[in-house]
Amino acid sequence: MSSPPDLAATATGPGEGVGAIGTGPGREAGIAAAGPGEGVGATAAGPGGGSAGEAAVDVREVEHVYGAGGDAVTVLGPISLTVPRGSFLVIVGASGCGKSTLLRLIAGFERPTSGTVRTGGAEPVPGRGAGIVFQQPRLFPWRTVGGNVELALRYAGVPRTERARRVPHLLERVGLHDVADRRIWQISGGQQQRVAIARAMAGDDPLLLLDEPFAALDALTRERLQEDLRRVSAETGRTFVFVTHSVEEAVFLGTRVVVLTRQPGRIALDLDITLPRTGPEPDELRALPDYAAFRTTVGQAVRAAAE
Ligand SMILES: Nc1ncnc2c1ncn2[C@@H]1O[C@H](COP(=O)(O)OP(=O)(O)OP(=O)(O)O)[C@@H](O)[C@H]1O
Repeated sequence: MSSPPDLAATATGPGEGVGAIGTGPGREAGIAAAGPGEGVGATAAGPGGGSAGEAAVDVREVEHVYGAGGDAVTVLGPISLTVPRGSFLVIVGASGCGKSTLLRLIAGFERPTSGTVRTGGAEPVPGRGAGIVFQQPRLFPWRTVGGNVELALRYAGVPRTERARRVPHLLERVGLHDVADRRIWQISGGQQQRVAIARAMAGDDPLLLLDEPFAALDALTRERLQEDLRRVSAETGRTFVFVTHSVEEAVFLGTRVVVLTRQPGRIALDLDITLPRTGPEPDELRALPDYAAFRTTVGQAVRAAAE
């Protein structure tokens, strides 16, 4: 049985960070976990992944300032956070608290004003070692669904014959095998986001960074993608860092939830979500008393942190 949420919670002061998918009967095909040697589900470190002993992500005493001189605003930190491999970390907080900034620092798109960020033991390099999914899927509209996934494999250095083998597998896993030949503009928003997830998982990147990937989707599609992503993450062993506004989404997906305070974003709550990763069906999971308790704990922290 999982620990009661009040025992699992670790509130931290400023700068004190602590340290699939098969589908069931009658459901639409979802995101599926990778089989061996299929390029998805790698646990070994890829480029930028570092040695096996290194944390997937290590954020040390990071502060980030936008602007200069009189216009300088500290939007984040000080913040410290160590993310072990295989974790599913969800970062939650009010709009503008610095969630996306933290994710961009981890992706290497920005350098921290002070402090250090390491992924797999090394300074992050954009486009290397981490797959990234944004709120709006960034796809090539003139290419087909399959063509988009194939291109991600090509960027990852996968040879042509191997790409041809892997694309159908990847599409099958995200439930898109029947629309492989359609152009991006011929599929729905939810399907486009599935393509983006397939692209992010196409390489062997040990780290996946997702910035509110389901925010623009309708409630039903969002729930379905959450369920699929949860199963994938439980089976791949990769590390996920996921940004959201949604308390429900955070508790459902995360093995750990970090709540950030209002600007500058600091850690208000760092909570291990000790719910089972496999076993219960999504509805059974949501009905667990601990699930409701975690949701209450995180919800209260988000509201308090936003004040
Ligand atoms: N490139 C930039 N230059 C200046 N200010 C920026 C820049 N990017 C973000 N900011 C500011 O930094 C703060 C944090 O932004 P960030 O996007 O990280 O927050 P967030 O928590 O992800 O917000 P939301 O939930 O609304 O997406 C905000 O006040 C934002 O206006």
